[in-house]
Amino acid sequence: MTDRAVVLHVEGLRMRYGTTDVLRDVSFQARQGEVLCLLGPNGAGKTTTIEIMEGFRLRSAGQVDVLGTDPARGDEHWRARVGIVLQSWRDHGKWRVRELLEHLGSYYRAYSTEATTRPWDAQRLITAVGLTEQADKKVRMLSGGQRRRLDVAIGLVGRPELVFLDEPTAGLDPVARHGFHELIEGLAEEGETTILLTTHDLAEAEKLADRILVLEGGRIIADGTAAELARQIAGEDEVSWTHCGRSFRQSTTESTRLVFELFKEYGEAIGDLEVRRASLEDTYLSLVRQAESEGAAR
Ligand SMILES: Nc1ncnc2c1ncn2[C@@H]1O[C@H](COP(=O)(O)OP(=O)(O)OP(=O)(O)O)[C@@H](O)[C@H]1O
Repeated sequence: MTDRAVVLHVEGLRMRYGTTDVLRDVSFQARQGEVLCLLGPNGAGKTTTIEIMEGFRLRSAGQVDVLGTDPARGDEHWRARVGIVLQSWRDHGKWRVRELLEHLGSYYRAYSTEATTRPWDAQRLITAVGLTEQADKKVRMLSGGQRRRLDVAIGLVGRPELVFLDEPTAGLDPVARHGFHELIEGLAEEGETTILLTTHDLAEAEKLADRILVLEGGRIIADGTAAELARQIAGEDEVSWTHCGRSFRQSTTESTRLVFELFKEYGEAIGDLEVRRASLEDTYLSLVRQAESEGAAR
């Protein structure tokens, strides 16, 4: 992944509303094809960060580069390469699902390139987001979760190189959530689309993200894979196994090596092997609490 182009570069980003600093010093990068999850408590500044990258809000200071362009100066060609799924629903109640996607998609035709034919085929997208049965229904007849699926389809219809999704699965039932995860995993597998999403669902972040960013107190307090974050906090994994009817348990920072050594020495005589890492929830709670107590002490 490190040989891929950097498509998102944020350095020293600051945002002040009136006299309140919401983002104090936010810096991170994303490479082409990466799935990044932005986590953080309510009010941490996730939506603000995303909206600045989308070009919807003007930052107070710092450097932001999205697909080689400063979003504050992004033109229509740049916008056609960026997909956006907002938190709030913009109403198109009288339109039918397929009609709306075809209509919105038609705007992107002019932005096709040799490498990328735009837009996505509306039917393919409808199937991918699981709205086949609702394709000819008016948008106002959809349930909240079905509208959310439509939001996602609208964000993807222009076949963007980079997609921003703000809490895409909020309000989705488990089946729809699973469908959305499959959609994101499918896009990620193709390796062309970079995805940045915010969520409060830690299991979702763990499942989807190549990298997790945690925002707290206006700063990125953690940046890495779920396993890297867990090591940063917990340090050690717990490995347990049985051998000759006896149970063993050992804490280690090198669980892969320990398991390898066990099998080398005892082979198939090892049973009930389990490696337990700190869950992302354990890690997240410790990171946020630690940052909050440091913030209170400043
Ligand atoms: N237009 C605005 N004017 C003043 N303050 C604002 C404005 N928009 C957001 N804020 C404040 O900025 C802070 C960050 O808000 P933001 O919506 O970015 O947080 P968030 O991390 O997305 O939160 P949530 O998880 O609740 O969606 C909050 O304290 C919010 O009240």
